Amino acid sequence: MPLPGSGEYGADAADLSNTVLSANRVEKTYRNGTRALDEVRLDIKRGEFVSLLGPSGCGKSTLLKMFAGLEEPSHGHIRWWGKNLATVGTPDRTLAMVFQEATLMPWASVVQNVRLPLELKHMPRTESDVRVRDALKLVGLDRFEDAYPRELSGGMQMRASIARALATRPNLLLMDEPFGALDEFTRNKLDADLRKIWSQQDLTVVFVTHSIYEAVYLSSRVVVMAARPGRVIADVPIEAPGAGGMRDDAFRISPEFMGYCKILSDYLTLANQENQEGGAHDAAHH
Ligand SMILES: Nc1ncnc2c1ncn2[C@@H]1O[C@H](COP(=O)(O)OP(=O)(O)OP(=O)(O)O)[C@@H](O)[C@H]1O
Repeated sequence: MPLPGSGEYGADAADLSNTVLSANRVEKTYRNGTRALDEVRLDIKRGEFVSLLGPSGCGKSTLLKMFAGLEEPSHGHIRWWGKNLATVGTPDRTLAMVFQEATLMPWASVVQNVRLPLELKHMPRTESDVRVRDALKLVGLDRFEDAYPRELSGGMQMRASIARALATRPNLLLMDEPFGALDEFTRNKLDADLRKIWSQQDLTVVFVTHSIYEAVYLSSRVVVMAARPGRVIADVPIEAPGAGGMRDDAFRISPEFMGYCKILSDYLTLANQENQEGGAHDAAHH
């Protein structure tokens, strides 16, 4: 019997108006010949929280960079709100990216760091002040406006990095393993806060992670990828708890949570097996 989520996924022509991101048969081969992605089809709808989960090297970051417009597909195409990225730069359709490193300017205070993208857009100071204050409040850093990055813990630096992204009021937030370097307790706390922020805003999130637990806790859907070449092998909606249900600490130890972890763990085992077989296959060719 197929695992849940192993059926059809990809373009759903009837629902394009609601599609924030769509990857249609996207391939990526880097200049050194590495085939990072093969025929990826993926649609992401408005308001979804989608995690990309998969073994190292399966192309999660490559796909996210293409979603951010930082890399071009070698074949196929990506659409943002049904269009090319160059034509969607309207104020109500914006995207922001958060990386694994907080990438804060060390010589600037928290408030100056968070204000930077707005200054680059030449936003009037009265408006940027409101946005910066709102963003810092959302991430719980409103009492640390004047602190410098070196005075903040790793978790707080990441909060500042998220605030910098949120200050642009993005519709689409792309996050590349933002909490991977944090201890588990801090990571769980940031996951909970991120989920709350997402649930309160009109925000679509694509989140790269290695962690099954993090993916299940955060997501409305988890896309599992395999390597050599990178591709989507499963697309699993996380429907528990039911509509409006809270994902609190109790959810983390619930039978539903464990059930989803088991499904994703089985897919990852499959992805890793294919990875090893692919490796053996590659080796046989050398
Ligand atoms: N700029 C590049 N030039 C050549 N090869 C690259 C480049 N960036 C990534 N790759 C290769 O493409 C493949 C996919 O890499 P990518 O970083 O997207 O995977 P990932 O799933 O995000 O991995 P990880 O979980 O380890 O971050 C890997 O084999 C990687 O070595």
